[in-house]
Amino acid sequence: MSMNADAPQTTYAARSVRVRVPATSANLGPGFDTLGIALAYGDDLTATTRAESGATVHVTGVGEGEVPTDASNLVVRSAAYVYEQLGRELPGLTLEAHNRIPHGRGMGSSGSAIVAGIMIAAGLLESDPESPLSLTEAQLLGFATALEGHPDNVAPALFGGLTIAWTTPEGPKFKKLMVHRGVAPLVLVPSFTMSTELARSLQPEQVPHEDAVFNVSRSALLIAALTQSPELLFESTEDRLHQNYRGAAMPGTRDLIAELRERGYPAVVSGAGPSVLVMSNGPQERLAAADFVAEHHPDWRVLTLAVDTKGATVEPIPAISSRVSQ
Ligand SMILES: Nc1ncnc2c1ncn2[C@@H]1O[C@H](COP(=O)(O)OP(=O)(O)O)[C@@H](O)[C@H]1O
Ligand SMILES: N[C@@H](CCOP(=O)(O)O)C(=O)O
Repeated sequence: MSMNADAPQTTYAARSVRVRVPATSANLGPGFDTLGIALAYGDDLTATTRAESGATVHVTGVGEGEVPTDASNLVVRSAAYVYEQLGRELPGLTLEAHNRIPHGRGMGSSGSAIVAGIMIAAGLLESDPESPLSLTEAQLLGFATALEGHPDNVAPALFGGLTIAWTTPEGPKFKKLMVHRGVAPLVLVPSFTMSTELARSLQPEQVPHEDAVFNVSRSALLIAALTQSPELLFESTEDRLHQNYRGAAMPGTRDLIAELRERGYPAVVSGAGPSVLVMSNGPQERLAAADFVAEHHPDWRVLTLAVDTKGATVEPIPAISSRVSQ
């Protein structure tokens, strides 16, 4: 770019933040729209302010050549939403996104992208030289849930661990719990996708009362299984609220879950699918499930993952100041 020697020059002090956001698995069987865990597998982003308005996104990894690279990108839109809600204007941004979370697979990619944008906004607001502002946990969860539409992915993406999330007239709330170290997650990822919006359209408006009671008992039991008694994982991961209604749209997922459960592995649909989550009772059970899938379903990617306990993080990093024409 050539500089006009006659134009008055000023120094633009750029600010940069680095954000890490984990993938998530929501529902966990019976806990539809309520339970979720964060997984130690995620996206890394760096956002740098610039004098020019708008946004440019450089994506490497998942979504490269697919997701928008301008201000319509979900991460940028989410950051802009926070600023707008606070009556401020998002500065111009250059974003580097290194993505690992698969899209449209039930590992919470859209929730994590939203959380990434919100954390970028939170980091930039905190370091605002004129009017610094710290966002509360309630604000972070409120903004993220408003954008995602349900709180069960964004709560663990923000705060890590196992989260119970619920909505109230005052906004969404959450409780974070630490997962028992005997719980060993395995995520099985197919090559086909399922949009969460489509999966949600398959849910009935009403469910039989006995199915509601069934899920209340299993989800209460699941909290005990995940925090104290992993031997209860198989029984506590049964569900009648969502998986059956969506099964016909993902027959590969439905069939793999049936095969795994017949063999005693606590398999469920991860989020809205089509990935499968196995919350194994210990590493040996997880290894056996992984070997079974590798041998009989080699087209499914096998991810042996730990639970992420931290959730999304944001940290300021040094940025290079540039000279701009006025
Ligand atoms: N890192 C990202 N950057 C931009 N857009 C994203 C990102 N992650 C997800 N998305 C958008 O969200 C869509 C997937 O959302 P969704 O159907 O809810 O599936 P998932 O189960 O992966 O959350 C992608 O097709 C893409 O449009
Ligand atoms: N409770 C939601 C969870 C969607 O999770 P995702 O990872 O598929 O986005 C639902 O089941 O619709």
